[in-house]
Amino acid sequence: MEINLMQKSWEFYGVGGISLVLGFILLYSLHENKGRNTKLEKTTASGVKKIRSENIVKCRIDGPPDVVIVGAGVAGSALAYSLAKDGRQVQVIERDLSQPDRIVGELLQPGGYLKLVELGMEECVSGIDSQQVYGYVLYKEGKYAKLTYPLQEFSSDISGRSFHHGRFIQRLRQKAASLPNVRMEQGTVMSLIEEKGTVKGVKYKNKDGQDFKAFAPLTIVCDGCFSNLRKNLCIPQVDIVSHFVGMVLKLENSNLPQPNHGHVILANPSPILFYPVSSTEVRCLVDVPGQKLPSIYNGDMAKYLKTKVAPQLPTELRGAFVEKIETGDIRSMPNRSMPASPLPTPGAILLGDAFNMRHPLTGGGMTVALSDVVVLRDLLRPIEDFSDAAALTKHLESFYTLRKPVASTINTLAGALYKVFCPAPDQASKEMREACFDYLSLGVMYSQGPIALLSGLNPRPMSLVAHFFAVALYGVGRLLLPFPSPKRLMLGVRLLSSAYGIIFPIVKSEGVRQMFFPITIPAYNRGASVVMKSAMFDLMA
Ligand SMILES: Cc1cc2nc3c(=O)[nH]c(=O)nc-3n(C[C@H](O)[C@H](O)[C@H](O)COP(=O)(O)OP(=O)(O)OC[C@H]3O[C@@H](n4cnc5c(N)ncnc54)[C@H](O)[C@@H]3O)c2cc1C
Repeated sequence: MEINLMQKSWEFYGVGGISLVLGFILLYSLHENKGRNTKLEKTTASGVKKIRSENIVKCRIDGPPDVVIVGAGVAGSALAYSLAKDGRQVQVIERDLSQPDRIVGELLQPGGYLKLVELGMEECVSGIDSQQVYGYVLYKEGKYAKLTYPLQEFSSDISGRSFHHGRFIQRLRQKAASLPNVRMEQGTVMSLIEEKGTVKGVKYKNKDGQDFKAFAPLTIVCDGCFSNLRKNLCIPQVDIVSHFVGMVLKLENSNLPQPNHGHVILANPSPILFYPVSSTEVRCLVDVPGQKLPSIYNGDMAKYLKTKVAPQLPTELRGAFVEKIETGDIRSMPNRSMPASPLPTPGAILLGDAFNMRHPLTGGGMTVALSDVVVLRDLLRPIEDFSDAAALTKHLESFYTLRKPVASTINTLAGALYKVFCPAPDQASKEMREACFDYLSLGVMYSQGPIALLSGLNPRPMSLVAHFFAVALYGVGRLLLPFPSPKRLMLGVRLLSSAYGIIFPIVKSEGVRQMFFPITIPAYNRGASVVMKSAMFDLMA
């Protein structure tokens, strides 16, 4: 009994002590984060100013396009609007202009919403019964931890937003098509037109199956996760990590255990997500690891969901979940990841999921896509015409490093968190998951730091790595206190090595130099000054 009490007090003070030391390290991060937030707020203000200023658009509404965009999803529509707003003549070719009905892209992180504001497109989340999201709640074996986005310094409209994907896409498309210099048409792009290694445009079939060609000095390919065109423009290394099995529950946002929050259940073998997609509906996504799914058609999936998944859900959600399984309205999507590995090609560039993908557990894909649109718009802004393809390719080299803070932070976090939440059967991996949940449950900077990274509000890879190893050290501390035994010491070493094994391959695929030492890359420095000038332009507009 006495030993038990001693152990408890050691656990409390010892682990608390370690946390305190880590806290000091992280305080630095938090301090910088604060500065970043303020900066973003200014960006927001400038974004709003920009759309109100009518006179910055000097557009040409006839003649050949400056840009052909393939795909009018998140990236393609946002890019079409922003380039046209800067006066370019834009032709968009989209395979299907009717409202998409998909289980993807339904929660936009606050960082993504800020990018939407920066592009002057924030009204696209209005009029679609979208719901404001203020953070996440993590559940594990009956306990829960609330992680609130650090939005204190922003105005009240800045938050995450969740919605029906199709409704949001239609709003983005309408916004782009509202500009007279955007020509949006339905057609399926079959291939790129290349002459002597330079892309000149695309071949496409219109909706009646007739063949057409579209030419422009710049072709931007945004044809999404199943891209057929990316093979010419990058080295695709697509990995299907798991599948999401999705259904929409008839459950009011206000009836969620924590209204206006995403819910992540740390179930076995992998996590389950819930978040509102309208005032009366909640999206549920069940992660099923591996390449193969139980069959939806022969009833194996329903059996799996009822017997393996439902018992692990909070009681408030279980009834609606089981009811939905009975209806058979269940869909699935592969969860792909693909590091950005461009093959810079004169006359063309890739964007969005066609270019780079990460596990959707953290809902970061749209934030990365919109952030990339902002970087590309800023880089293209000072270029009068795009006809010198070689010079343009050289100019756009910096895009691949300038996008890194946001993209690599979100990508790395998504990959690492998925591995931590979906542990291997060994004890060290299980300890890491426990440590992660308990670390996030500590609150204040221990939860605010990671949630700021996830939300896209603090895109700093160094802070991500600091938090990741802080979690691992916290896990080791718990193992060693109050009395380290050789067995526990060994487990601690395995935990550290497993943490390293999780994060290092992801960081390597993102590019260590681009992530942590961008300043050593000459193209980055050239591009950074262009982006800076663009921001000044926004501020003065
Ligand atoms: C299961 C799942 C859930 C997700 N949930 C979230 C989330 O909650 N939050 C988040 O931020 N991200 C999420 N994502 C990721 C997000 O959906 C993507 O990052 C985002 O949609 C990428 O936008 P995009 O414009 O590149 O592609 P898309 O939005 O997919 O757009 C591609 C467009 O190209 C068109 N197209 C394709 N081929 C052709 C062709 N040959 N010719 C003409 N047009 C063509 C398509 O019709 C489509 O309109 C999720 C992903 C998955 C798989």
